[in-house]
Order: sequence, then structure tokens, then C-alpha cells
Amino acid sequence: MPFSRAISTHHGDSNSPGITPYGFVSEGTPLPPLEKILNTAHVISVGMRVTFRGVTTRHSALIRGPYGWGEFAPFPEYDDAEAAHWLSSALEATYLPPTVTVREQVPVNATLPAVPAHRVPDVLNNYNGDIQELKIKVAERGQTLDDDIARVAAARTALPSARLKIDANAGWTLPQAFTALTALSDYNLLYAEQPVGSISDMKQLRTQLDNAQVPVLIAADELVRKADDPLTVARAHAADLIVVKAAPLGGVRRASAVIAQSGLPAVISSALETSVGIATGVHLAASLPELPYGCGLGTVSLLDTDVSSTPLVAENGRIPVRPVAPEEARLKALAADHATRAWWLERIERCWRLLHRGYATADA
Ligand SMILES: O=C(O)CCC(=O)c1ccccc1C(=O)O
Ligand SMILES: [Mg+2]
Repeated sequence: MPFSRAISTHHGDSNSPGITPYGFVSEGTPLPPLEKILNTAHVISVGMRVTFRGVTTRHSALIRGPYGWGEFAPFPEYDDAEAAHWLSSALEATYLPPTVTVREQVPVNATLPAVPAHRVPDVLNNYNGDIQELKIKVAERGQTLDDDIARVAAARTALPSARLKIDANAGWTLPQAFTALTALSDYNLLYAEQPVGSISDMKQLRTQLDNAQVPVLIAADELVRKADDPLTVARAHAADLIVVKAAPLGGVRRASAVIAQSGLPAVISSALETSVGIATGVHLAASLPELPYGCGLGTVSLLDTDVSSTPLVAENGRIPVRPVAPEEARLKALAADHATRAWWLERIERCWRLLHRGYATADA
């Protein structure tokens, strides 16, 4: 996680597996000046249509550079070291040329937050067209396995032939996960995202499910995006696939390298951004040679509104690969209050200083 470790790999010991460097480092491009970044920053507040991760209002800073717009939206509780990865990603989107893409649209899943079962049809109606793949949140704090089973059953009833998958956000213990996945596998699940927290629990769960012949794959998410080294989980053979978000991994270039080095299938997912941040994820997904599962990039539908009147939402399960420019009138209408704006600009400054220290190390 520390930036200096990402840097040291670049110049460091070629015998160690090491940590992949960020885009600016691998491209040898200097970090853009702080004043330039702050001068283009628009801090916005967007309401959520459905509470997700306990979030009811999403705050975000949009920045503009020579290659378009980027989004900086680390969740408020993240510390500066973690948030600095997100700044690196936003800066890469705006100040480095786009990487090569191999597809013009990407398949996406719809996302179902941990709502009560009776609300499932209503929430699924927020999505345009057919839903071919749906990710269902489970193991939410304060809820029970019966709540999860009822929600998954309601989704299966609403979408008899869709591909269903679940995300527990590491909310289960090992025995709870085994019990839950055994029960939920009746609904034919594609994979379970981060059922348990640790690498050792993930490995044991894999073995227990194999022995009981429960047919569900295990995906790592938090073990990729919150680990000091995003490749540890793959090296430990603790997941069948990985979930990858561009921002927490420091941008499209580093995320692509992590996926290639993991040797595992990857699902590209969002961090609940506006269309600007989604465009970064779509770009990453469009650059991958293999994309076996729907991406978790359909989350603009969970927001009240967007920075563009032509948002990056799926039509019949696909999002087109295209840049997004926020509209001036919408940025104005969504502008955060004075105190919120000041907080985000200070956060950008602190994160920029962390990145700058890393780059200074690289130059030394
Ligand atoms: O993957 C999706 O379908 C939507 C994105 C998503 O679930 C998510 C969004 C923000 C923060 C964490 C997560 C997560 O996958 O755990
Ligand atoms: Mg997840």
C-alpha cells in the first residue's frame, strides 16, 4: 500500500516479486502541479437512490486535464495513504494518454444492494432493459442469513435465467460462509465475492466447498484492493478470480498489470462513482484480452442523478466505451457546500504530497 513500496519496485531488486508501479512512474511522466489540479477541481454531492454501504450521499472531486476528466472519490473514512491511490488514478485519466482498448462495449452486471426481499422488483426496475447478470449484496451488518436467502430467492424469481452472483464484503466467518454458500447455491450462483476476510479462510472455504461438492467459485475483492500487495491473494491460490477497481489500485495501467500478473480471470468493478469514474473503469475493462464476467460498472443507476445528461449506464447489459465530460450546469447544481469543498481540496493536497514524495524518491 505505501507509495514508496510501489516506487521501490520500479528501481529495486529484480529478484523480489515486487509491487507494480503506478502509471506516472511506468511512463516516466512528472506529477502534474498541485495548483493546476486544484484549479480544475469540482467538488460535488450526489444523493443515492438506494443506500449502499451505508452511504446516502456520495461526495466526489472531478478534475480536468489535457486528456479529459478524472474522478477522485475515496470514501470519507479512508486515510490519506489509501486515498492517494485514488488520486493517482484520477490524475492518470486526465494527464496520461489513454491505453489501447480491444472492445467497444463492456458487459455489466446490475447491482442489488442489501434491500428487503419485497423491494427487489422495485430496485431492479432502476435498470434499463434486460438484466443478464446480477450481483446481490449479502451478509450486511444487522441482517440474517434468512434475509439473504429471501433476497436471493426474490432475485431468482424476478430473473429466472440471469447469471446471479453475491458479494459478502467479508461479512461472514468461515463456518457462516460455508453454511450460507451451501444454502444459496440452490439458486445457482456464478461466484461469491469476498465471502470471508482472510486468505487462509478463503483457502479453507474453497477446500470445504470442494469436499461438499458445492458448485460456487470464490472471488477476491477486498483482498485485492486493500492489501499492501494486490497480488498476494493470487500467489496464495486463495481465489478463483479477482475483482479489480481502477481507483484503489492507483489507475488503469497498474490495475492492468496486476491482472496480467495474477494469472486469474478479472471482473472490473466500480467504486460508486459518477459517469466520469465509471468511464475509467470501462476503459480498463475494454483494454483486457479476456472479460468472462459482467463488470460491476452499472452503478450510476444507484445515484439520484449524474454529472452528464448522457450518463454511462447500461443498455441491455452493455456500456459503450466513450469518454464522459461533465456538464457545467450540472456541476453547478451538484456543487458541494463550502465546508465540504474545502475538506476535499485539503484532502487532494495531502494525497498529492504523498504521491509527490513517492515520485521524488523515484527520481533520486
Ligand atoms: O460490483 C458491483 O456490482 C458494484 C460495485 C460494488 O459492489 C462496490 C462499490 C463500492 C465499494 C465496494 C463495492 C464492492 O464490490 O464491494
Ligand atoms: Mg465487493
